[in-house]
Amino acid sequence: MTTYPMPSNETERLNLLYILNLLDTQEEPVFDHITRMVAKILDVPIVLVSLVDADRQWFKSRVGLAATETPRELAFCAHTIIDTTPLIVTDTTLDARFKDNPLVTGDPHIRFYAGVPLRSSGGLAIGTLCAIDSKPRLLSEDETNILIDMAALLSREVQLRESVILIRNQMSHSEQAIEAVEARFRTVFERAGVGIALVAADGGWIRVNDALCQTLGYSQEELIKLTFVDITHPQDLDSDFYLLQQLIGNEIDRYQLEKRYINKSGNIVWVNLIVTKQMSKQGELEYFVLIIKDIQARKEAEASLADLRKDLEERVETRTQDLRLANTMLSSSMEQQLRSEQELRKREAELQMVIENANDAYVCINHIGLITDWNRQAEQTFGWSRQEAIGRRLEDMIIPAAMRKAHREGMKRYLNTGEHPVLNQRIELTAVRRNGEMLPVEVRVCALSIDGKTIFSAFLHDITDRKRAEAIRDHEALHDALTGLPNRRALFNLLPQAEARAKRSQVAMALLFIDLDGFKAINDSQGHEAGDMVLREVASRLHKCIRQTDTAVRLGGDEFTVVLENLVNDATDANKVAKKILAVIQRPIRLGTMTVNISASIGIAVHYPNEVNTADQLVNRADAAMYEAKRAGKGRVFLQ
Ligand SMILES: Nc1nc2c(ncn2[C@@H]2O[C@H](COP(=O)(O)OP(=O)(O)OP(=O)(O)O)[C@@H](O)[C@H]2O)c(=O)[nH]1
Repeated sequence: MTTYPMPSNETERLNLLYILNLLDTQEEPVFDHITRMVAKILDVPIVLVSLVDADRQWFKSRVGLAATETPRELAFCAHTIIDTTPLIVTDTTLDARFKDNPLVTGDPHIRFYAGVPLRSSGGLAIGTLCAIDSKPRLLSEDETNILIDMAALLSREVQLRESVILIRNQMSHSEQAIEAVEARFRTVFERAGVGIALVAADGGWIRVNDALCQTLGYSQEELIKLTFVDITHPQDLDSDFYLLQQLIGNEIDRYQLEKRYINKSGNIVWVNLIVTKQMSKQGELEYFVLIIKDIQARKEAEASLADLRKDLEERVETRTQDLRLANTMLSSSMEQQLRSEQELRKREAELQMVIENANDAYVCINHIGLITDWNRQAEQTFGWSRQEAIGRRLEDMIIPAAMRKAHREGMKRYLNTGEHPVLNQRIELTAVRRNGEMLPVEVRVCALSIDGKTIFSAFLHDITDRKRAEAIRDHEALHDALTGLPNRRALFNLLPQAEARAKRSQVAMALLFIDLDGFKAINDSQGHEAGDMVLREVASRLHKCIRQTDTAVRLGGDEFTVVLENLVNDATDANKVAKKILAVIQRPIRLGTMTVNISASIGIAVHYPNEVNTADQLVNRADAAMYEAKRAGKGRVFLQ
């Protein structure tokens, strides 16, 4: 099989061939005219315009050949389109490429071939103009040039068609682009969510979209018949016209305003209007482009918002007045509070001053017993400075060790039950100073609940002096100032107790009634002072000669009693003691440089365990016995 060379630009070449749309088309005079002329001028039987397709060569014009196409592998022209110069084969039988070609060996018995490529404006060889003869021949230079010129004419025809096709394609592209733009515009125009309208210079609607119709309630046909003036709210016309004039006068490129249209139902529709203008190439106004956005909902929302705001403002105003009133009241109450606080602070200061300068120690403790306040007097009373005391446990500071447990339990009980017997009372307790010295204190304790926490505040008064005075008073009340012996009152206190002891022990007791003999004479002769000394000496001797369980008492004047207890031998013992006392009294008494003698009359009243004697009865009985001793001559003992 004969092969043929493949052009390097085959794909491009074939594309162009197909675009030219020459294959399998009718005969055309422009091609046939050339082939006929070439046949005549070169005097060859066959002239062809061959178009080299992918697998064939097809003859657009042919002279002297019946076939319309041949396979490409048989085509001489398949070789011609490779070269830039014409292919001239003088004798095919001598050319190795073609001598076995069936078109050489068989019909039409090609012996001579001369072909020139037909080229596009871009230089692509789509086919050839070729002259063929069945006998070998030489082609002169003139003949070759004629063939080249004719091929050039055909090439120009091809290039012309190529240009036409190119232009047509471009036009087609432009039209498609325009259509696409138009389609896009239509889509935007028709499907836009906002109203779009083209308005003529005279105000009439040229074109309106559905969105605008929907906003205004008109159909397109109805709206087109109106002008924008017809549907604009009268109050908004002036501003619209004013801006429109500026736009027309090229003072502005576009304008925007919020205005009202009247819709088909006669209702107001608020819109946001943007107006631009479309100018012709000659600079004349063609039409206006309106973008109309329905803002009715927004306006209604704004209106209701404004109503809401107004309502809110009214409420705020009312509330403000209320608040102002409340504020005035608050201010006055704050002033009152301030005054109260100032008063309170003043009171606090006063209180602090009073506490600080109080004669009593002031001590405050919290719910866990730690000291929180400690005044100056507390410092003096207990010996701990305020700085040392604050924050320490009260029990470690002033409570004697023996009482600490009771103190803790008392606090605990109060915190659990709210009760404590010592609270809000004046009680006397023993406290301890820093130096360990005990002291009696009168305490007043209060419990307060502050912010849910209990505090205990206490005033403690050092009652050492008072206690001492009381002790003296008590002592004086029951003792004779001159002799220091218990007095009549003490005797009357003592006797029932002694009787009770006697009863309990079932051992008798006795009361000795002692009246000095001759005392008045000492008093009178030596003076009252000397009498006092005698009385003191007698008291001393009485005290010394009785047992600890016995009691010597001065009743008054020169009268004494002695209470004798535990008299195992009853009257015998009493008598014995009485005599002993008498003997002791009768001993000489030294008074400075001199000595005096004195005696006594003693009456005894024995009280037996099961007897019932009042103190008076017992004293009277002893007195009576003493009287008997006096009567019997003094200086003796009489047992009743
Ligand atoms: N010095 C002194 N004399 C007192 C005191 N109290 C009483 N007298 C006096 O004691 C005397 C008691 O009087 P009498 O009991 O009659 O004196 P008396 O000489 O002992 O007489 P008889 O009892 O009858 O023996 C009176 O003179 C009182 O004035 C006192 O406290 N001191």
